[in-house]
Amino acid sequence: MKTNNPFPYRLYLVTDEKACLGRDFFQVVEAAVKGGVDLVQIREKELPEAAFLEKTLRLRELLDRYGVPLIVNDHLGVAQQSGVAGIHVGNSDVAPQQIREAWAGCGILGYSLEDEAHLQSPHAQLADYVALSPVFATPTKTDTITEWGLEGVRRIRNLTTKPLVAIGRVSAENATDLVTAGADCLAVVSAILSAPDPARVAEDIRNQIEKAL
Ligand SMILES: Cc1ncc(COP(=O)(O)OP(=O)(O)O)c(N)n1
Ligand SMILES: Cc1nc(C(=O)O)sc1CCOP(=O)(O)O
Ligand SMILES: [Mg+2]
Repeated sequence: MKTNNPFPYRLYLVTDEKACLGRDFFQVVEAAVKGGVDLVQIREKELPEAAFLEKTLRLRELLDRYGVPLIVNDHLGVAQQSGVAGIHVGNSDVAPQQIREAWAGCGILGYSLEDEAHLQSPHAQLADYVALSPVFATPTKTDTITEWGLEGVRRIRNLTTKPLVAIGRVSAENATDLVTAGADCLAVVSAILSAPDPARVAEDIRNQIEKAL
């Protein structure tokens, strides 16, 4: 994609093989991309590092065919070894400052914003996008603090021009409201990966995003 916008992505798929409900992981992700996902994060919390690296390399190869960038969750070493586009970290992970020092090739650095006060922190300032974590509480990730809600999205939108990613129970039911509130990009796990037709749901959410912008 040729654009001057450093973060032009709108629909961000975050993986969790469990959420594919026994279907082939790569086929489900590919269907989602065909439906309109334009950024993918590999997040497989239970995989040991070697298996995570292997899966990352295979997924990158698939996504390269579609020109869709891949982001690695947490693992800086895997990100560096696999030639992916970037990394997403939260407050318990390698700090953004350390990532910038260690990995000159990091194209996209994402950071989870759990508290409004952190918006002015070096962590958030060094990030290419901040994720509102979580926008709505979700059973997919329960070790979260408070939910931002639509009001939180509006508040943070008024405080920063940084790209805002909404994550946590994002679905076709709330996509329009989230974008109208100020989210630039919606990150989704289960609404797409667990859908009977992942391509159709991705397309539906993507269409809503484009209409609401
Ligand atoms: C896009 C996006 N937003 C938030 C998160 C959560 O990251 P983190 O807080 O580090 O938690 P884990 O994903 O590591 O459990 C994310 N991964 N992606
Ligand atoms: C990976 C992740 N991070 C979150 C955060 O709040 O930081 S919520 C989440 C999982 C989102 O899954 P679903 O789309 O199934 O609700
Ligand atoms: Mg993390």
